[in-house]
Amino acid sequence: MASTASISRPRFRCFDPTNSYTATPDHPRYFSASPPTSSPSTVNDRSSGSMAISDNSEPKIATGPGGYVLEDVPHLVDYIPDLPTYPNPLQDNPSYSVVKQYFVNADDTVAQKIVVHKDSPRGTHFRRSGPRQKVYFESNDVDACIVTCGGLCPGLNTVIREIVCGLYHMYGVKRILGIEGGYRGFYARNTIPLTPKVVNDIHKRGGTILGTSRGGHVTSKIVDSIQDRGINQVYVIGGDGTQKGASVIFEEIRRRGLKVVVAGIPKTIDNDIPVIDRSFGFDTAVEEAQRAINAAHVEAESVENGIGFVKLMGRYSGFIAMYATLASRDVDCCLIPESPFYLEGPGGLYEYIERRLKENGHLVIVMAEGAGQELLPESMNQQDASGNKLLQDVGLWLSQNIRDHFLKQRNITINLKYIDPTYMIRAIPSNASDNVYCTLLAHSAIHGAMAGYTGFTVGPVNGRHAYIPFRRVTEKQNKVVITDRMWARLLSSTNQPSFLDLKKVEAIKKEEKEEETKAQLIVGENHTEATSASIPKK
Ligand SMILES: Nc1ncnc2c1ncn2[C@@H]1O[C@H](COP(=O)(O)OP(=O)(O)O)[C@@H](O)[C@H]1O
Ligand SMILES: O=P(O)(O)OC[C@H]1O[C@](O)(COP(=O)(O)O)[C@@H](O)[C@@H]1O
Ligand SMILES: [Mg+2]
Repeated sequence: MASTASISRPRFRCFDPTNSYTATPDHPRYFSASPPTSSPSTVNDRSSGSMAISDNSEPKIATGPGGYVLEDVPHLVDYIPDLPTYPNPLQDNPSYSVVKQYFVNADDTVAQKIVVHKDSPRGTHFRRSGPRQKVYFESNDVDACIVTCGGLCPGLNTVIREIVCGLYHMYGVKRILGIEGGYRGFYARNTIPLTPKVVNDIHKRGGTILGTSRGGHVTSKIVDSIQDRGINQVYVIGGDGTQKGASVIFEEIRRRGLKVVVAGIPKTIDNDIPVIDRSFGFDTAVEEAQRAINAAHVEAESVENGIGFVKLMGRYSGFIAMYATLASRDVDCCLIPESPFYLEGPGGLYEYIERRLKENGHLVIVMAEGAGQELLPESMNQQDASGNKLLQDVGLWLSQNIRDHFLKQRNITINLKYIDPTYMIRAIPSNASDNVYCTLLAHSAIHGAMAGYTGFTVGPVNGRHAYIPFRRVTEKQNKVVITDRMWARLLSSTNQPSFLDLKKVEAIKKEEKEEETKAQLIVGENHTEATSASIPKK
């Protein structure tokens, strides 16, 4: 591994477009830049007077000394040069002006990996989120809109509330529209004017006051609607599918050269969005799942050979099941999509159930909805309107198979209670911790949008909020790593078999290693070597 000293010093500059004022009193709401040329994506260099035009979806990656990599997010000035800027109104806001250093330091970036070795490269970083000294929108010139897409998740209303109140109270933005019913609402539904009064109490309700949907993403119609309505800030709240949709909208906006920012707020109860620490609503879901697990445990221990079986959400990722299991301590077996299992024979699920019933008289099983899909006799091969694979109810199937196995093959009468609380968990309001988290997400998105950043998702990375390019949150899913310590903790807490032989574990580890190397190579290929020794400014 190369030490810092042995690395030849890369020259480094990543233009900070939010660093100096160029305010002009009157400017058109829309700047129509000429359609992007085919010049390669470059780093802005204001000192030399040249203005970069970034033409395409090339990642904005810059490198610095010691293996430092910044995966930056797009900015309006990447494709609309010479935009005027304004002092951030927050500097006169009584609530915020007393803060010692309210505006984030121009050099701040957030490290993706915080466990490092003394010789390891500094690795990937993202721009730290937060208010900038100058902004690219005048308050009375902002027309914002908010849309919620995909499945429900606790906290959606809180994020909506906090965007509206944040824009209103921090930046004096008064025109905010709610888009009804997800992406298709841009062209097929009415809009709802949102004010702090309208949203005042909504965080106490589950769901989304705007409504949501799957499918219905017609990019050109959405961007036409944005243009026709004079919207210049688009706040998109949704999961991986939604962020992919937001990315396409951003690209079309950039292609048309519009002064419109697109900010994503990641939503998914499954916690399957990569890079960020966790998604909002996840904490609430884990907490609510405790009630179902508790009920399953009470039912199971009250009868002879009682089995409490709880199905939880988690289409591709078993985070809710894993954390709910770890938190509860009443669970004997947790089944997730990432960890294949089998039913019959030595080391199989049936054998384990029988052993636990003999030892303890009862047991509790928690299963993520995406687990064991491969065991089902035939797959549905159907998709929802967004293209997500529709799952069969594996919980129902497995509980029936467990009953049949013990009755018919083992001649043991079991008493199994199947509990499916999935939609009940998803539909509740967010808990206190998620509420605070939602506020931070909303504020980060607002600060980024006002500062002219676009094409980004917000979220905490190792505890510090950052602006993350869409690409990074849509390229893969966050999954439970079954060779990590957390899954080992779970196995040790439930005492369940791992269902894996050593060969399989080695194969999984190899796959993970290859993926990591591939990711490093991609960063290597795309990086822009910059041109001075300064750290990027905000
Ligand atoms: N690859 C994609 N490109 C454009 N839009 C997409 C894409 N994938 C999903 N969408 C849109 O995003 C919205 C939400 O996606 P969905 O997968 O249902 O939920 P989530 O965002 O929670 O993952 C839908 O309107 C869907 O049409
Ligand atoms: O809302 P639907 O269409 O019934 O879909 C249910 C799915 O939505 C989820 O709750 C969340 O998925 P998204 O985050 O992709 O919306 C999954 O856990 C679940 O499989
Ligand atoms: Mg999704």
